[in-house]
Amino acid sequence: MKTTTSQHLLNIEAVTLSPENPYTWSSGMKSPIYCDNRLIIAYPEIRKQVAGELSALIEKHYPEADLIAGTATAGIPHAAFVADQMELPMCYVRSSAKAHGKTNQIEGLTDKSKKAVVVEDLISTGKSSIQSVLALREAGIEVLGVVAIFSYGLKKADVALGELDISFQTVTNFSTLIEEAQESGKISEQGLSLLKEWQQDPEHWGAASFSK
Ligand SMILES: O=P(O)(O)OC[C@H]1O[C@H](OP(=O)(O)OP(=O)(O)O)[C@H](O)[C@@H]1O
Ligand SMILES: O=C(O)c1cc(=O)[nH]c(=O)[nH]1
Repeated sequence: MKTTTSQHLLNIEAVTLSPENPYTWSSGMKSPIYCDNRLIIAYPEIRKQVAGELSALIEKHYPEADLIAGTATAGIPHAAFVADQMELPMCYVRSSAKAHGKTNQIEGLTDKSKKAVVVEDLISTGKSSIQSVLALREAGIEVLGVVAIFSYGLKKADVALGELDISFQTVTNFSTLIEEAQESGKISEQGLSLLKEWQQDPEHWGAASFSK
């Protein structure tokens, strides 16, 4: 049976828990869990599988795509693997324009008539994906949607992306990860109950635990 992307993330310890010393996400949220998709690039077979799954999502949901746009920085290598597999042009989007050189925010863009799909490694609040989509739209590029390896399934992301009419698809997500962790025993019972508690109200989880 094929090892799923969530199983790979657990096996390579891309998913880690640190309830006592929570992670700070890029949004500033405090979280007991971190999913480090950057580790995938160290495993040629896994990165190929993940790129294949991202490519399949693009072919299924955004068949007209003719440009792959990676988000800086963690989305860039995965965008490159996808663009390579699909034999499509690629660009990448910085979180802000460069302060020197050509002062570009988007690198590698040669043709503004393209229809892009943004490749993101992970969606928490959706902020990074949104920034990339807006930068591309601002540059006159039509964006068909976003594909990401993993999403936490936070309501905040659904709302923020929905408000801007941004379609997105992910290879795997928090619920699948938890199911597979439960089956494989890769996360302890204690860890699983912590994550289920966290999932009830992720935005206030940190505040609640710090006020104890
Ligand atoms: O949905 P969001 O709330 O925006 O969070 C997800 C983003 O956060 C991480 O990037 P990070 O800012 O850590 O930078 P990096 O990609 O340069 O590692 C991750 O790679 C996503 O891009
Ligand atoms: O929101 C983030 O910054 C974030 C969360 C996570 O689990 N992994 C990651 O790379 N970034």
